[in-house]
Amino acid sequence: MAAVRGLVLSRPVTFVTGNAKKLEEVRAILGNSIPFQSLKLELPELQGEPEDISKEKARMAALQVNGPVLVEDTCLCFNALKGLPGGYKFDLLILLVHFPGLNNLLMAYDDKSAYALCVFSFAAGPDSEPITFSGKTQGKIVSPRGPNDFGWDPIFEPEGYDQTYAQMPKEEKNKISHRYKSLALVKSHFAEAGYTFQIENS
Ligand SMILES: O=c1[nH]c(=O)c2ncn([C@@H]3O[C@H](COP(=O)(O)OP(=O)(O)OP(=O)(O)O)[C@@H](O)[C@H]3O)c2[nH]1
Ligand SMILES: [Mg+2]
Repeated sequence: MAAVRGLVLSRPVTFVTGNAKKLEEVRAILGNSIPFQSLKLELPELQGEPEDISKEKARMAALQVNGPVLVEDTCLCFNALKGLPGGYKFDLLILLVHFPGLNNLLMAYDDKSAYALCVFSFAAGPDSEPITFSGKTQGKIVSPRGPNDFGWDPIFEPEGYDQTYAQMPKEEKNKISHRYKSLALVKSHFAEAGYTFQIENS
């Protein structure tokens, strides 16, 4: 969808998420590049293709906020399982992190490769079609290493690194992550579209 150059957004952008760890990373990655406020909303946990989930989240969020929103949907996709669990967020991921023995499930496959996928969606308002931005980081599934405070970070080792996401310093993860790559596209889009914001003092 072509962006309207210089479009004035009726309200500041709201990043809608119920996940505090995501918010922390988004703040660190965006810095002051896109002014936004955050809102914790528990949106329904949809299943399906990541882009469709992300767009639908944006539609629901824009309706509730009644203004411009950013949302994201993130998943881990195993190549040996043809991209599953992906947007089909089985509890399998949680089990893998908390019960390391279950990693043997993947032992049946030689291919331990996987990718982390983050799909941001921006909707300018409740009547606008959301635009999606996908960022992907390749890696492999390993036995859990590192702190256990963010989802599947302990079992994902990005390509070219010998640490899992969980073991890496945050600044390092935020330079190579699926989230970083997706947000780089969001930033380019905002820069090209020339959106201007009405910034609230809070
Ligand atoms: O190890 C991780 N590293 C990450 O970088 C990452 N980003 C998200 N997740 C986890 O993936 C699941 C689905 O995520 P999700 O996109 O539906 O998010 P969510 O429901 O937690 O929040 P939101 O939908 O309100 O934004 C949730 O269990 C998230 O904790 C991550 N795990
Ligand atoms: Mg969710």
